[in-house]
Amino acid sequence: MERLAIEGGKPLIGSVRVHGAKNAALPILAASVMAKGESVIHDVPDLQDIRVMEEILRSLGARVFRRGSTVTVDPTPIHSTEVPDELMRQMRSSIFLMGPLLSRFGSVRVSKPGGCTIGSRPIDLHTKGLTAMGADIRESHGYLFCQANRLKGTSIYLDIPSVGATENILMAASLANGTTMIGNAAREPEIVDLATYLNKMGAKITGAGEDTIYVEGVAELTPTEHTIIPDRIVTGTLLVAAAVTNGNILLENVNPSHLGVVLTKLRETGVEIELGRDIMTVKSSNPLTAVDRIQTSYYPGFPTDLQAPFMAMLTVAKGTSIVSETVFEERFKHVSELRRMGARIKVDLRTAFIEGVPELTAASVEATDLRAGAALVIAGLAANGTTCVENTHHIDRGYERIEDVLSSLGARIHRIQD
Ligand SMILES: CC(=O)N[C@H]1[C@@H](OP(=O)(O)OP(=O)(O)OC[C@H]2O[C@@H](n3ccc(=O)[nH]c3=O)[C@H](O)[C@@H]2O)O[C@H](CO)[C@@H](O)[C@@H]1O
Ligand SMILES: C=C(OP(=O)(O)O)C(=O)O
Repeated sequence: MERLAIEGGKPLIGSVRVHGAKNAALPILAASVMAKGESVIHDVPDLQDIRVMEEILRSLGARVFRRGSTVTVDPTPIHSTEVPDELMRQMRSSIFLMGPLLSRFGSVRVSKPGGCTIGSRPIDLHTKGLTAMGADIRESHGYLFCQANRLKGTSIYLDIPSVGATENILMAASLANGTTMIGNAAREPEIVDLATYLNKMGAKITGAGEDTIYVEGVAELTPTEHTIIPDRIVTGTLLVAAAVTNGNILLENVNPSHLGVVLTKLRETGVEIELGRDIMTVKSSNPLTAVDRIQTSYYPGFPTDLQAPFMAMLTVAKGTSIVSETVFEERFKHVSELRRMGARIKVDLRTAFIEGVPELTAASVEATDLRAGAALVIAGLAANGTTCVENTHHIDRGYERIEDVLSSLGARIHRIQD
């Protein structure tokens, strides 16, 4: 087991480059199986989830190499379309293999994906979409067996604009016979990045980033080269970390247009933010002010993945902030841990009322999921004393060497291995 020890109270100062987006790299790596030959993908973060995806691809027979942040995938030798159960269980994104393998090879066996325990997270929209395209999907002994001669384009309306379902259908539809229309599609920047990658491979996708996407199926895709977009959630986490420590940092490799509402809410706390084309600075020199209301939603709404980090910051903002979580049913697990550090938070169903305190006090706390872990690191940076965040493996799923990044900005943080 590993934990992070954080001595709070040091302002973050300096500059740092934000790594590529986990949530774009994962579906893109899965999509690479759809074209024979070498695909070269740049700025792939070295994260636990990415290592699991690489392992899945190797287990199927693909050749996968990493040099620095560039990953090369050659799926030509793939000999299996059965994703090993122990790898399926390690992360939610293992489900991204379903659409690509089914459309390219005509069959796939997956099991229920694992991942952060932040809600029930069914996959009914993924399976409904593929079934509508002609897939035969049967469940037996915990496995989903999917088969299709060639998927057929059709009109699919998603009850919820699910990111993962949109991506799975997008990938599957790229090699289907005919045109697929995805209505009420997710509009996240990671969807656009996946569509850009697929189009570079020869897919015919229009409308990605809007709520209706059209995919004209093609017979074959060809390998390509692509650079992953910057991670907007890591960007937001670092902005909040700088704000809560009265810091002054410059972030490189960012896309300000992906962070609209996040920047608006951050400015409401009183911090100064300046934006360039692919850089931004954040400076905070006064006590933070509470925000009226944050309500998580689908993009371009406030991202649920930044709800916990923002809440950590608001625990020391003057006044009472209100934060509602509408996307996942169980995404307040950080609240009890923040309370151990002196935070005053009341929860009523899916809304939290955060009454700012002048100071947090260090404690031993447990990361229950990825972003809850990030929130506790942020609280630790602000707290008086040395905070220990247990279960670091959750944080490593989404933040590349978080202790090195924060140390380079002046934080006193180190990893302890038992
Ligand atoms: C790898 C990746 O990109 N992960 C992101 C993705 O997760 P993920 O793709 O799993 O999230 P979804 O957008 O699918 O989930 C949104 C909501 O839809 C529900 N749902 C989803 C699918 C389905 O078949 N049935 C169903 O009911 C979920 O339980 C949830 O309540 O989007 C989430 C919402 O922005 C982010 O928090 C995750 O970081
Ligand atoms: C919930 C997240 O990821 P995943 O969907 O991979 O569990 C996340 O990135 O915050």
